[in-house]
Amino acid sequence: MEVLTSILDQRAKRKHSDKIDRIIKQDSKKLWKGCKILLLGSEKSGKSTIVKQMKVMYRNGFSREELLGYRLTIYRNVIESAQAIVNAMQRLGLGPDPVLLANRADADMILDYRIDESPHFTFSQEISLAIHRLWQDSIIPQILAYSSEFDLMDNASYFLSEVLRIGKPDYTPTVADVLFAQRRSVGIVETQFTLGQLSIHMIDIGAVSCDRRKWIHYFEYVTCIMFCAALNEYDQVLEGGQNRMSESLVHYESVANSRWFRRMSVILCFTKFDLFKHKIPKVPLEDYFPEYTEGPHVYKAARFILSKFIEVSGGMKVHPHFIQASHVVDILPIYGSIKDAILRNALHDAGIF
Ligand SMILES: Nc1nc2c(ncn2[C@@H]2O[C@H](COP(=O)(O)OP(=O)(O)OP(=O)(O)O)[C@@H](O)[C@H]2O)c(=O)[nH]1
Ligand SMILES: [Mg+2]
Repeated sequence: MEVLTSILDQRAKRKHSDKIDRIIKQDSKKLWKGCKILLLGSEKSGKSTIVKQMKVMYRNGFSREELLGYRLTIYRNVIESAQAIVNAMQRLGLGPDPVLLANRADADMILDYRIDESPHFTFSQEISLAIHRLWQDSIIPQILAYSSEFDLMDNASYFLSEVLRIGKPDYTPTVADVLFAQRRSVGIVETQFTLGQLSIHMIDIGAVSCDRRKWIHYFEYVTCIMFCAALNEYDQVLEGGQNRMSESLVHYESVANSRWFRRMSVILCFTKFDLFKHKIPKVPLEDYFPEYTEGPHVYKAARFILSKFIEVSGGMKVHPHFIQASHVVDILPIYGSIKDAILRNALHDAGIF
């Protein structure tokens, strides 16, 4: 009798334990299922580029129609970059090469060129050749040395070097062209994708960020913030004359100390690391942040900038990443940060943290 009771007892215990295991499994599935990430950061800091990368890596990339949808943006990027260079040449009184009269005619053609907004618009052969010749002018390296003093888009060199390919009548943008393209986001863009076991819902607040009422409800049930800051903007100024990086720090501080994000995790993406690496040896960081005293060392300079952000992070748990957002890279470290953020939230909800 005793033996039978013990067997029944053991069965009941196993049943109970199996039930607990099932509940834990279901709960952990729920825990890993949904993750909402809010993308914040200043203008042109790379938010949309990160979304594009996720699309390339986890959502079957871009269809031919979607690639063609970037053609007008890329034409605009090319012509605006060429016009910015010609304007800078004239303002700085530097060229184009006076011996090459053809370059003067090219400069005039570039300044007068207008893009027709029709979806069938393509560059004329004359304009792509004119831009190509301008880009070969011996004065260009001197002009680029002043690029922080005029409004030249970050990836102008990429597009100007590729102008003959872009100028072909049957041009279809490549994925690299799309990642380098600059188009200001308007409105809120939501992207969903699956990363490992996680279903991720990424929300790019874009250029509406000044009107909080429109996006404040997105804070509900947010798992973590992804804040983008462009590393190479330490020597750039906004229209009002403020240093772009100092403004980015002010923006970050207001996010980090907002009651909405208290105790939340932030994935701090320092973008444009590729451009920063080239800039640091040429443009001293100490000219803009005199507290920095360690010279032209890329990693020391990057760590200094990180420390400025950490100083104003309030109670947030910060996961920093230095990346080139425009290059399809292995984003596993960011994936690790997202998982950590989910775990922290779960521990916090359980009252453990
Ligand atoms: N070289 C380089 N270019 C980058 C990087 N990250 C972003 N860019 C470029 O910077 C420009 C602006 O990037 P976006 O992703 O559009 O910036 P955003 O934050 O969405 O800008 P808004 O929509 O205006 O708020 C684009 O031309 C990108 O290709 C990077 O890490 N390296
Ligand atoms: Mg954007």
